[in-house]
Amino acid sequence: MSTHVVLDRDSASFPLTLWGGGDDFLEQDDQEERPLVWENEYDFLKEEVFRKMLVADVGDSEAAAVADKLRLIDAIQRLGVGYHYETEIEEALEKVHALGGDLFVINDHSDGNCTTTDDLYNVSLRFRLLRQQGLHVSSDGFRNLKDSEGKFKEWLASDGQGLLSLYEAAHVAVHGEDILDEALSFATKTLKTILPQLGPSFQKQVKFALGLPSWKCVPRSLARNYIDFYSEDASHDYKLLRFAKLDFNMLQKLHQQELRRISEWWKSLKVTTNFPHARDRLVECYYWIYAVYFEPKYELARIMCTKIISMLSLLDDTCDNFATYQEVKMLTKAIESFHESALEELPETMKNLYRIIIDLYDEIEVELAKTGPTFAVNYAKEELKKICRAHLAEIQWRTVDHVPTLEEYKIDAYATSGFPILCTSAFVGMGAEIASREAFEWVTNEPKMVRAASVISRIQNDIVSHKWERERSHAASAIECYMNEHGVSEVEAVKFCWEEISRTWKDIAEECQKPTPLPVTLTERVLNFARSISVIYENGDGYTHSHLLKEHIDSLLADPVPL
Ligand SMILES: CC(C)=CCC/C(C)=C/COP(=O)(O)OP(=O)(O)O
Repeated sequence: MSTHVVLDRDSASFPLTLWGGGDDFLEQDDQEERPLVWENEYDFLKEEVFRKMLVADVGDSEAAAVADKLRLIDAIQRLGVGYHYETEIEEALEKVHALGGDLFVINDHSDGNCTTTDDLYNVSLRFRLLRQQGLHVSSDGFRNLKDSEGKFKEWLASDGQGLLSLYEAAHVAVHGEDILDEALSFATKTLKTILPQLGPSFQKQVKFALGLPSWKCVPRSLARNYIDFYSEDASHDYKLLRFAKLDFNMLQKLHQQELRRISEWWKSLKVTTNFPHARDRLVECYYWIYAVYFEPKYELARIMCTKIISMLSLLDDTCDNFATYQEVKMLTKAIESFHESALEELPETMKNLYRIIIDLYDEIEVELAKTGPTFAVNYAKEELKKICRAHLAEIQWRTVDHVPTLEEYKIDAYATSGFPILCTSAFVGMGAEIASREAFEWVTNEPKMVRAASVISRIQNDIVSHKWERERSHAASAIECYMNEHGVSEVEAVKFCWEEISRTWKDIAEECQKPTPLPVTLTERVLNFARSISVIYENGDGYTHSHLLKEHIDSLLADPVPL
């Protein structure tokens, strides 16, 4: 049986879905009860053990106690259970912040008196946890890592755990922190050099971090991997590990149920018959949105947003690979009206898509009306109009073979990346109490953070897919723009584009510093969209060539963590 769909029009031949449109999840038994024994153990660990440990006072000058608390918070966050203790973690980190940085300094071990290697680890951990929390913290202390000649001190290479902690911290840099840029390249290079000498478990952890640093990784992906690393660490806290595993598996059941509900909707669209030119990627779309919010309280938001992203994927493939300019123009006109009557005037090829769009936004409006105001849906519709206009403009460039400069391209990328509509859509189901009108005004008016996430998305997508897309008629990519503008080779352009991505991540880190433009619950969605790109496009275009993501998605959504 062929694994690709082949079409008549000038279109791509996309690999078929690996999931039977979510059928794999439909087949699973959703009647299974949560075993009572789990529930009792789980509640005990959650309330009696970890909440108490988090709120326990650390005293005001005990460096060891503070370091222990930071390690506990780090483990809780990385294991994916931090969402239970947001307030406690925030308060604990504020207390550590108030103590100032004096408790932690990087001692100079160059005299060979290296009795402890914890300093680098703790200083870097403190820096990262406070910075990730949006609390202001200076990176100046890292200058002590250099000798009088400006070189990183030699003893650092013998401290693998410290180097990994430094590497993770340096990823949360903001603009102007040269010391962190240098520390990052030093730590990356040194970790790669010492990799063969590391024990097997730590080696796996370092390899993972070199591909996906914690700050840039999807929270659930980080949690699933960290559960394995943590269990192999001889000094792990057995109860915390047990709690994290139970929590992961309980959430996984909830996620599977959601996916089954959305799969019913997807099946009703008859994608393979009605959109043979499009990618059939429901499970990958669900993963994308689960990367943005996994917490149980966002169930409705996840369902709505998954439906929107799946529809956008059909729209993208219809505009990029199938429809003529005239057809896209007619569809855009119909969407500008957002009225059922516009259906009649559309060509057959566009009718199915328009029907899905109208029904979907109606469904969302009805759903929102059950619990509150429905203004959010109007913002989401406006963003859909904008992306349709952007698709139309993109087809025009394609026909004239226009190659803009990279800066011009970055401006256009804002609309074509799909991130403005996705970030707006992510707010829709969160409820008016969290996502107010003010929040929608922010997200729909090109804020710096959404702009940065869009640039990261556009450029990383281009780096991994430009060759494949060039084989068919596709608009110029960031790589071609840079090559054309500077007369450089593809290798140089790709290198520059990766550097551009690192620089843009600093915009995101800056926007995450307090006071944030909106409550963190909302800005975190934008951050997570940027993180989703690091995973989906890590080793290629994992969305289009979804076999690249299959194992990863299986480990999160299909296979429970062995207890
Ligand atoms: C971010 C969004 C909207 C996700 C929905 C799915 C999608 C369109 C992915 C990017 O596809 P692509 O690689 O074909 O993108 P492009 O056509 O922009 O190159």
